[in-house]
Amino acid sequence: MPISTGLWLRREASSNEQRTVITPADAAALVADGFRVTVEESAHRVFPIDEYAAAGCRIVSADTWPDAPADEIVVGLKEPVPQPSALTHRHIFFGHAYKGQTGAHALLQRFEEGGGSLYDLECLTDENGRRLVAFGFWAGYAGAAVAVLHHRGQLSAPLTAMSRAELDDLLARYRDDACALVIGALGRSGRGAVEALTVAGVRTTGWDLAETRQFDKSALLAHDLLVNTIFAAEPGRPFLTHDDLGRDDRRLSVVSDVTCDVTSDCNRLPVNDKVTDWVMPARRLHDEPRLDVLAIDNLPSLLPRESSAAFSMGLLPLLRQLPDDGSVWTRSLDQFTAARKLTSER
Ligand SMILES: NC(=O)c1ccc[n+]([C@@H]2O[C@H](COP(=O)([O-])OP(=O)(O)OC[C@H]3O[C@@H](n4cnc5c(N)ncnc54)[C@H](O)[C@@H]3O)[C@@H](O)[C@H]2O)c1
Repeated sequence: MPISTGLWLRREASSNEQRTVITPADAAALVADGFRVTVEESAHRVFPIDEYAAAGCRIVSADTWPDAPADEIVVGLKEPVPQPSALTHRHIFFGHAYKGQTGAHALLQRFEEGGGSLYDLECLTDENGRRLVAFGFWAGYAGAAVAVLHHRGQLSAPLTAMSRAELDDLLARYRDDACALVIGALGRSGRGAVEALTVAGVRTTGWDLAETRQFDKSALLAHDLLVNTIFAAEPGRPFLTHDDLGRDDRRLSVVSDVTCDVTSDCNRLPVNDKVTDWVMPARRLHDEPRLDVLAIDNLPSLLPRESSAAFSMGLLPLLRQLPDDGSVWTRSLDQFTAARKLTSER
């Protein structure tokens, strides 16, 4: 039994972030397994602190993780608050620091300064490199839902976080004869998108690699809604081009780009190069015929309870393998070590 492993679930730095990566139910399972689980108070986490206390977790004040015992593993969703700058512990969170992203160097410097290490959640993969835990399903669900609501003129901005029941209620309130195309339909986000469209009563076609290999642009343009949920590792043929915007045979009027590769070479929707947000979820790309795009890059936050529960459920069996057993956590740590080496050589 891993009695010596301590997990310290910290408060998220952003007050807009209600999600967490360990739910009270999964914390209880870890406690039952013999883990020490410490949880920081948080004014905005979707799960009340009392539920963690009832699960057998030790409750501490927000942002006290810098004082945690040196062998605690500090767990969060995104980068910790900026102070203290030096990160001394082993941390688990999404660092977004290995592909030259904005802020990547600064984050790696924090580890360099403190001698700590990062088990990046994005790098928890099986031996074939397949990601083991991700927020995709609820990203697709929310991305398709906002597209439907926008198409029906029922989307209120600014968007607010809600429960699935509340969102489903909005989706079920109104029916029309719209049809939708989901590209990437076999993936996590794609499956979520198809499910939301089903709840909304929207006729849906699903395309994945087989269908886009024999790409039929006219078929794509004959749908009212397009939900892009592909994972693109390399550039490829665009699904929509600027020439398509002015076509008067285009039925397509709303695009929800869940993939959101808007500034990357891999962007298959080069008609759009900007994300949208909760304040202005949709952006007009063309007037006659109308085409609006939604490209929200934090979709799972719209459904914080469901997305946290799904993520935590996926993470639980991996946390149970801690302390590092030489597989999934080691693979993640190897990527950190390689990235840090590059930083220190610069
Ligand atoms: N906007 C957000 O808030 C948000 C949140 C989570 C994930 N995402 C993004 O959503 C994307 C999908 O994530 P996922 O977890 O669903 O990935 P995934 O790997 O589970 O699924 C991707 C699917 O796309 C398909 N695909 C890849 N290239 C294709 C092509 N050219 N044509 C047709 N299908 C293709 C794959 O076969 C697969 O079925 C990622 O880019 C991810 O970063 C966005």
